[in-house]
Amino acid sequence: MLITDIISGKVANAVYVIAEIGQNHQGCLDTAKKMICEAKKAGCHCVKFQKSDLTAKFTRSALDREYLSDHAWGRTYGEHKEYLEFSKDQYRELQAYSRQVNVDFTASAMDERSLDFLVELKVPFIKIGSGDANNFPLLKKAAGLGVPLVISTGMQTMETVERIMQTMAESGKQDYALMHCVSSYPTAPKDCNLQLIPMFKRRFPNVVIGYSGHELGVVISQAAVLLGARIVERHFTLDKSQKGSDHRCSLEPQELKALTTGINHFELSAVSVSPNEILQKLNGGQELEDALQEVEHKTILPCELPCRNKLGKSIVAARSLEKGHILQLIDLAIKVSEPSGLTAEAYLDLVGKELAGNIGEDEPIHGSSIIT
Ligand SMILES: CC(=O)N[C@H](C=O)[C@@H](O)[C@H](O)[C@H](O)COP(=O)(O)O
Ligand SMILES: C=C(OP(=O)(O)O)C(=O)O
Repeated sequence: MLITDIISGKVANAVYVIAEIGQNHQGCLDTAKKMICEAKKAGCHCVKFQKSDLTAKFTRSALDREYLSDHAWGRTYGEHKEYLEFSKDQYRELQAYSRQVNVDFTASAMDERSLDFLVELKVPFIKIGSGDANNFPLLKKAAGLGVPLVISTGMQTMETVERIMQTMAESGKQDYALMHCVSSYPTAPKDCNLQLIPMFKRRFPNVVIGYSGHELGVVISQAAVLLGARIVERHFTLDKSQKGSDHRCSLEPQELKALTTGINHFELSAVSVSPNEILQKLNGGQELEDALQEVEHKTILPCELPCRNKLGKSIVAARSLEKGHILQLIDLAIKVSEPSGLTAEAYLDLVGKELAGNIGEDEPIHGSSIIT
């Protein structure tokens, strides 16, 4: 199945399943290859990684901060991420391996340099993860590259989602999909807010809607399909008990197989199935009922704040700037910053504002950094 057929609506009632290997390969190429093989056997259409250029994604101080976690692979966050990051050559090797296995290969582009690299690799689509859903310069650049996009929406408000749609429209971008996502690991059923899928479908009828889930188990993701998701992404692991932030909310091979087999048995139509029918069809209990509860609007959920604080992007100085300087786009960069600064979506609002004090390269810009 081709992602372009799903995104264009040519194939309307089928589901494209992405195994998000992410960083669950533990920094080991052989493990990554084994995971690619297992994901294919489990019936997935695509294996996905996360590509970062560390100094483009994070500020120096974010990389230098101590990473005190049972899931840390290094003393600092930078060392931890370095350990888990595959090189460009390793990416090429994994791509070639996926081709042999006959499964699509791609990654999320976590910064502009990674975006360029993925274009060079000619991946079938590029994923924009939730951490960049409010990174409008990245979205705008991605929209102009001629590659299909799959854009996640965790840790964002409905206003930001509307702005994503506007950015795509202004770029004349049509070949993209929007993923409902809650960035909490694992996501409790009551926070899954699956009703946002039909809400997205009503609000954005010309765009294919998908689901990137971080809950435990497979039933909630199957319900997402019955509600209208036509792309499903789940983290994948060979063993949930391993060290690493994402293993716990990942699916092991037999669960991934159960997910794809269940989905393949659905008779799908364009109309969302009602919550009662879904509960019956999936033999759902309280957890599924919680995931299907009504949702009034999309907001940033309290359970998403730890992820937003850790991986949400801020506006930082692209170079050293002096007090009195009038900010231009070229002065600004969007990175994960420690401490954080103004959130990424305020980027354009800063242009033309005067700096209240000196600010060093990679330092966050706060409300108090500018004269209003
Ligand atoms: C928002 C986002 O990027 N989330 C990703 C996708 O879901 C995650 O895989 C993170 O990369 C991961 O949880 C980070 O874990 P640590 O901080 O231990 O490397
Ligand atoms: C962060 C990512 O995804 P999501 O926001 O969908 O969990 C990603 O794909 O890198």
